[in-house]
Amino acid sequence: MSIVVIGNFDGVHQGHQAVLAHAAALAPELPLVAMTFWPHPSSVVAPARAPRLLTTLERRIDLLQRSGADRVVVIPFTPELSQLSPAEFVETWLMHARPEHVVVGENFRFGHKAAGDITTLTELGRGRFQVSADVMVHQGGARISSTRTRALLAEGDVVGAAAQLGRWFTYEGEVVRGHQRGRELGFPTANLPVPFDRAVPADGVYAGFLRRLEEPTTALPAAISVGTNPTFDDVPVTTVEANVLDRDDLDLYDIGVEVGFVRRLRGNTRFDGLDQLITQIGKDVDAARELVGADPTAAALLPTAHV
Ligand SMILES: Cc1cc2nc3c(=O)[nH]c(=O)nc-3n(C[C@H](O)[C@H](O)[C@H](O)COP(=O)(O)O)c2cc1C
Ligand SMILES: Nc1ncnc2c1ncn2[C@@H]1O[C@H](COP(=O)(O)OP(=O)(O)O)[C@@H](O)[C@H]1O
Repeated sequence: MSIVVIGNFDGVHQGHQAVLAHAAALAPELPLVAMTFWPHPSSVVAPARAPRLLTTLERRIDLLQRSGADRVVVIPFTPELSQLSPAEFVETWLMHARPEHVVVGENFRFGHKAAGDITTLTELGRGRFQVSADVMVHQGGARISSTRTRALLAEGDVVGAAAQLGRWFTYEGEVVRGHQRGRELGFPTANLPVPFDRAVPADGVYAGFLRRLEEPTTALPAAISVGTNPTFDDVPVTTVEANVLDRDDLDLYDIGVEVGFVRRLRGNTRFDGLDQLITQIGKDVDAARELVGADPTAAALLPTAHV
C-alpha cells in the first residue's frame, strides 16, 4: 500500500510542499508516491495556453524527492491520456500505486475535459482508498501557485517568486558559445539560451549566483543579464547570461549550470556605445558584489514566507 499525491507540481512551490508534508504525515510507515504529468497537460490540450515551466522535469523529480516523495511516477501526458475518463484514469494509473490514501490540492481536476474533481475521486475510491483535499497555502492573502510564481517572474519580482517557492528561483541549462564579446568587454558571461516553454524573470539585470550542477554545494556570486542584448543587433533570442564576479579563469562551455536570481538591479537597455555599456556593467557588478558577494545564497537574503 502507499500514500499518493497527484499533480503537475510545476515549481514544487510551498503549496506543493505542504501537500507532500501532509500526505507523508498521514502514514509515515507507508511509501509516499508522487504522480506527476509530463509534458504539462495544457501543452497537449490547449497549446496556446501552455505555461512557461518553472523547472525541468529532472529538477521537478529531484524537488519532489527532497519534499518527501519516496517514488515519483511520471505520467506521460499524451493525447490518448487526455481522453481517459476519470474512472479510466483511476484504473489505468492510480490503482497501480496501490493507494491507501490519495492527497490532492483542493482545485484538483482530472480525466477527459477535467470532468473529475474531488467528489468524483472520492466516489471512485469508495471501499478502496481515502481521499483528502488540501487547502491552498496562502501568503499575504494571495494563494501560492505556479501561475502566481510565473506572473511574479514576468514582473521581474524574483524576491516574490522566491517567497512562493521557498527557495531561490533558478534557471538551469547547458552553457553554450555566444559571440565571444563578453571577454572583450571585460565581463565574460556564461550563456544559457531560453526555449519558449521555460520561465525566466523579466528582461533585466539581476544579482544572484551560478552553480555547476556537478558541484551543487558551491554557489558563485554573479551578475546576470536576461534578454536579447539590445545594444547589439543579435537575432533576438532570450538568453540568460551570468558573469561570475571577479573570475576570469572559468571554462563553463557545455557544462550544466543553474543560475539563481536573488535581486533585480535594473531593466535591460540599449546603449549607444560600448563604453556606456561597459561602464554600466561595471556598476552592476559592483552592486551585485555588494548584495551577494559574501554569500550569494545567504538565508538572510531569502524572504521569509508567511504561510
Ligand atoms: C551585468 C550585465 C548587464 C548587462 N546589461 C546589458 C544591457 O543593459 N544591454 C545590453 O545590450 N546588454 C547587456 N548585457 C549583455 C552584454 O551585451 C553581453 O553580455 C555581451 O554582449 C556579451 O555577449 P556574449 O556572451 O554573446 O559574448 C549585460 C551583461 C551583464 C553581465
Ligand atoms: N567570470 C566568468 N563568468 C562567466 N564565464 C566565464 C568567466 N570566466 C571565464 N568564463 C568562460 O568564458 C565564457 C564566456 O566568455 P564570452 O566572451 O562571454 O563568450 P561567449 O560569447 O561564448 O559567452 C563562459 O562560457 C565561460 O566558459
